[in-house]
Amino acid sequence: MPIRLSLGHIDVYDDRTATFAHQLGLTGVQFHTPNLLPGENGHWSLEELRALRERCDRDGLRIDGLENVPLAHFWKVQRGLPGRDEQIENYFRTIRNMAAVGIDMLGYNWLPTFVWRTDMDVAGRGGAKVTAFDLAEIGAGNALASYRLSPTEPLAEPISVDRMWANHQYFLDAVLPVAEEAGVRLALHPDDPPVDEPLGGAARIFNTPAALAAAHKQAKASPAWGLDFCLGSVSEMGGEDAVNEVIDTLGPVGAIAYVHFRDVQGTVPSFRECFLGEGNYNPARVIRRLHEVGFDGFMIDDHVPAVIGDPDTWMDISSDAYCSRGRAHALGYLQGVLNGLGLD
Ligand SMILES: O=C(O)[C@@H](O)[C@@H](O)[C@H](O)[C@H](O)CO
Repeated sequence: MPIRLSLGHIDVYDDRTATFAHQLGLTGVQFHTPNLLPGENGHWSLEELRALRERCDRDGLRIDGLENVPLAHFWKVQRGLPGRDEQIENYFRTIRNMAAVGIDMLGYNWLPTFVWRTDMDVAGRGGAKVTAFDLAEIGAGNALASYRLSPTEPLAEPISVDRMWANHQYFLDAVLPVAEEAGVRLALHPDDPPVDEPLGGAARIFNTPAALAAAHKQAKASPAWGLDFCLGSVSEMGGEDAVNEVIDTLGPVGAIAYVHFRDVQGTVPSFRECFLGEGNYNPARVIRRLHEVGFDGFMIDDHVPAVIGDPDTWMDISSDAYCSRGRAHALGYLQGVLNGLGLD
């Protein structure tokens, strides 16, 4: 199957979202801790997953994947706290229930204090609204602190680099056998931002291409593990060179599960999000390189700039804000590049 585009990072799915996908010529969707999966019992139930699958079937849309179980399902696992084994048992249930309804991709992140930005309202090209991060400004806290996936409780104690690695190994050793048996693939999202400094007390470990390769080693090359290849987060590490290093390292071994296609201008410690084509890497060169290493999965839009008339960037999770001009631009840009490369 050739590289395909999917409408991604969907928080709120409704008729508007489904219509937006069809009007953009997309046949697949990817969800991001979606409204239709509340997961009230510590895992995603068979009933709610089946209802989501049946809703998308009715809408004529394929579910390419889910990303990020609710934080309430996962925070003890990330932090290595007592009670993580119960959460891991619930994660088994989520995996098995996903498999039962034919959903085979589950993205996850290893960010106990989630994604950080220092400004959610920066003027990008032509005054478009974008977000930014500057390490020098973290003293004011996370500008994303009120975002629904950001933790409300501060860490009880700092989490060191060694403990973050050990917690990840513990998680993989427990869940990969279950994921392999179920035929579900877990996909790690790189740290965003990929800084060396702890943010909110938690060390950041998946912050270089070498660290992502080390995660693959921790997974013992399991077919049930892959990289949620966020090009934006890797671009934040080191621009196109970092992107190419990840492609050349994990692509040939089939460890790139899917792609978040966004970009930034600048690299840590200071960057801002931007439109595709004006960032650190050349999207056409990156897609060609992904194809050349055999990547044949799906790619999603991710965060996008808010252009004139768009309600907001990714802080507003309504379908009205999600189905934006900025998102249509990103997807149309990628459709054009895929067509030009003869990959559509
Ligand atoms: O690049 C990013 O930070 C995004 O894709 C996140 O919004 C998303 O929640 C990721 O899964 C990180 O958790």
